Formats: sequence, C-alpha cells, structure tokens
Amino acid sequence: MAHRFTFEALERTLRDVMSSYHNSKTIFGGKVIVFGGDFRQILPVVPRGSRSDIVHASINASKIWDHRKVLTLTQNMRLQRNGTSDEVKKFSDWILKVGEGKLAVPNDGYAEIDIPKELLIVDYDEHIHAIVQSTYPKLIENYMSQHYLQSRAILASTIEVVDQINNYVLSLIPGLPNHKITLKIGTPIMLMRNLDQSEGLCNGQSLDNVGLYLPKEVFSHGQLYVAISRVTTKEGLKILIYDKDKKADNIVPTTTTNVVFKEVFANL
Ligand SMILES: Nc1ncnc2c1ncn2[C@@H]1O[C@H](COP(=O)(O)OP(=O)(O)OP(=O)(O)O)[C@@H](O)[C@H]1O
Repeated sequence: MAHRFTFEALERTLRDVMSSYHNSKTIFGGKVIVFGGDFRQILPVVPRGSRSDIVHASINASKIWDHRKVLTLTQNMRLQRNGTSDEVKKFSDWILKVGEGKLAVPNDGYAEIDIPKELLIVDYDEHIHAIVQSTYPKLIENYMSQHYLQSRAILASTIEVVDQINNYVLSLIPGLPNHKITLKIGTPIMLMRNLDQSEGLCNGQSLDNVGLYLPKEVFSHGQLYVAISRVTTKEGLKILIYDKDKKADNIVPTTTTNVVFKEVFANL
C-alpha cells in the first residue's frame, strides 16, 4: 500500500488545479477518485517505523478517509478460476482468516498459527533443494519454457533468503552468470513495478505454484496473507518451515508467525 502522503499530495494538487471551478475546500477538487486495495495486505513501508508509525501511514489514517465510500469485493476470483467447490470455499476462508488474524485468536500483532498438514513440505534432507524441487519440478528440462516459469515462484520473507534461493537455482542452470546483475536468459525475475502490462511485465500476480520458504518467519502485517493468496488452487501452495535446531532433533515445525495489526481494520 502507498503511504497516505502520496494520496494527500494528489488531493492537494487536484484541489489547486480545480480551484477556479470549485470551492478550494472541495476534496480532490471535486473529482471522483477510485482507489483499489486490501488492508489485509502489506501496509506502507516506514523505514525503522514502529507499529503505530506504519498504521498512521495508511490511507485510512488520513483526513481523506472521512470522505470515502467503501465498496467491498466478496469473491476470490483467483481461486474460482478453477471451480467453486466446498474445498475452494474452505481454502478461500482460511486465507481470509490468516489475513484478518482470526486463526490464533486474538492474533493482534504477532501470533503463532498452525499450517494445515497438507500444505507442508516435511519429508526432505536438504531444505533449499526441497523447496526448489517442489516448486520447480524437472527444472533442467523446463527452464527455457516461458509458461513453466511464469506460473510459479518461491516466496520468502527477506531478500537474503531470496538471494540464497536464486543462487542455488542459478547454480543448477547451465551457462555463465552475468557479473553485475545475476541473471541468465530464461530465468524468471520478480518486477518491483509495472513496466508493460500488455506484455505481461507487471508485478503482483496469480501463480499456479507457490513455494513459501520460511527459514525466517514473516515480520510485518500482511506478509503471510499476501504470500498464500497468490495461488489459483490449494494444491499449488506448498510451505516449508525450516528450523535448523528442530531439524537436528527430527522435529517437524507445523506452526509459523502471522502478523496482523488489527487496528488498521477499525474504520473500514
Ligand atoms: N470479474 C472477474 N471474472 C473473472 N476473473 C477475474 C475477475 N476479476 C479478477 N479475476 C481474476 O482474478 C485474479 C486476480 O485479479 P486481480 O489481479 O485483478 O486482483 P487483485 O485484487 O489486484 O489481486 P491482489 O491484490 O491479491 O494481487 C486474476 O487472475 C483475474 O484474471
């Protein structure tokens, strides 16, 4: 989500531009503005910000919010592409409960939640190999296939963990790595912003296969919800929770941290 200052700057600019037509106090200069968003998803990033700094950077902490009319989307279209069975409904409800912090009640802030057994990768020797193998089966035969690559991704909570996965995958693919930016022709990259939507060069997407790799737990509101809500089917989601000490003792972790700042839902 963008910082509320972004919207406030637009609001003031439109009010200024439209001031000869409207009273200079008319919000957004009298223009109707449609925003899309989901408060269960990641909130504005405030470097070294506290929970309260982050919540107060959200658009619903702005004066603009007093003028909103909220319209709510109620169906998960991403999952419904593959039918509308009871199983789809159950999975869709589970995703919402994670997002709204309704699993390990009260889940206000940081809470430990159970991950359903069928989503977990538990039987493996080497953890990075296991998540890559699960998300990118037969990688060497398929790594030049655009369809194979664009429908799957491994997600993790920090950039360091993503780098580890990238380095491992690149070590499997034949060819010399580029020296400055470690890419090879055909390897998938995640875009930080939309470049060309008609060419499919956009961020945020639906994926058939998501491998969620958690050697480090999530640390901010909405991270877990965003990760688990990328898939088009429940079968497409696999989660590997890696804990070195537990693995050494042959204990399989089945819970992970979920972070929900519930006050952000208060005035929706
Ligand atoms: N009215 C619709 N009918 C059929 N499919 C739809 C409809 N709306 C959205 N979808 C499909 O649902 C998926 C998600 O849509 P979209 O990316 O627009 O949602 P979003 O809310 O921006 O997602 P998110 O915020 O979770 O990234 C896409 O695959 C899209 O094609």
